[in-house]
Amino acid sequence: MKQRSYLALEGISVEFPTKNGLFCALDRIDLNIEKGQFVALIGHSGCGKSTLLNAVAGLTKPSKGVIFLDGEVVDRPGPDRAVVFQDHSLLPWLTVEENVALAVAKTADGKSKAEQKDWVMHNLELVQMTHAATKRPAEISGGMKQRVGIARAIAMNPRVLLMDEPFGALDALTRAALQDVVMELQAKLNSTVLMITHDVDEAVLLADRVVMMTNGPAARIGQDLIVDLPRPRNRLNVIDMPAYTHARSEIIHFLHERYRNPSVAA
Ligand SMILES: Nc1ncnc2c1ncn2[C@@H]1O[C@H](COP(=O)(O)OP(=O)(O)OP(=O)(O)O)[C@@H](O)[C@H]1O
Repeated sequence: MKQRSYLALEGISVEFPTKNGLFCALDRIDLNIEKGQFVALIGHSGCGKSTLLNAVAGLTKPSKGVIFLDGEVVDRPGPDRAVVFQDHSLLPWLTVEENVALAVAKTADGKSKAEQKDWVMHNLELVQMTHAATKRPAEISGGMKQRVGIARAIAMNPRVLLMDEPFGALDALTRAALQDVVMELQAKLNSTVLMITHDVDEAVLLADRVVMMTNGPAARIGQDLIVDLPRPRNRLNVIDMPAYTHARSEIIHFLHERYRNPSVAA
């Protein structure tokens, strides 16, 4: 019998009904991700990255194909797939601690109240946010909100962490700090991650594999690139490594030569 990967997308197509008939966003996508792997998904705007991530999250139902996670069919949202969105989506009336506690309560698994509180604080500590535990989202910066969003996601102990352009709205320095946080977390927790990004350097720095999508409609995987860089990675050390420049150049050629941005006139 075929051994399935930890996260396996088999022949995933997504069609949306529109007033002009069915719109095919994704066409028979096969993608296999191993446990502990960090995969970045890159492609031009509108190619179908979020549609693919939402299918794994169970938020969008594929028209064809099956998704398996740890041998189980994915057909609805669940706490085993935590999502971090670009917009942090914290509840504004709750404090930082309460926002994380809400997610922890949903996945408590018989933990006592005291154990749950310890777990919340432990996860806030992983993203260096314990100092702001009693603040509300409006009282902290965009980067801090994203840290809390990440803490909330990992506190659910998900099988896979899904990130949809998590740092897209942040300035370059805050973004770099958050990338370091994510790298440290992944080293500690050995998380399986699928992350959408538009940033070529971010993809190469963070990912074990960069999956490049063709332009839609009917997008497919155009190239699947292994990033052969040692871990732990430090942006200053990897930037001149041949594996870094090779991966970067492959992605740039893919995006700007093989599959140019369809919305930019030639
Ligand atoms: N509910 C829907 N109904 C109809 N079409 C949709 C729906 N959701 C997405 N689409 C279309 O599917 C295609 C893929 O959209 P998607 O949001 O997945 O792209 P994306 O690569 O994530 O884009 P971006 O990088 O801009 O976020 C687009 O053409 C979009 O207009």
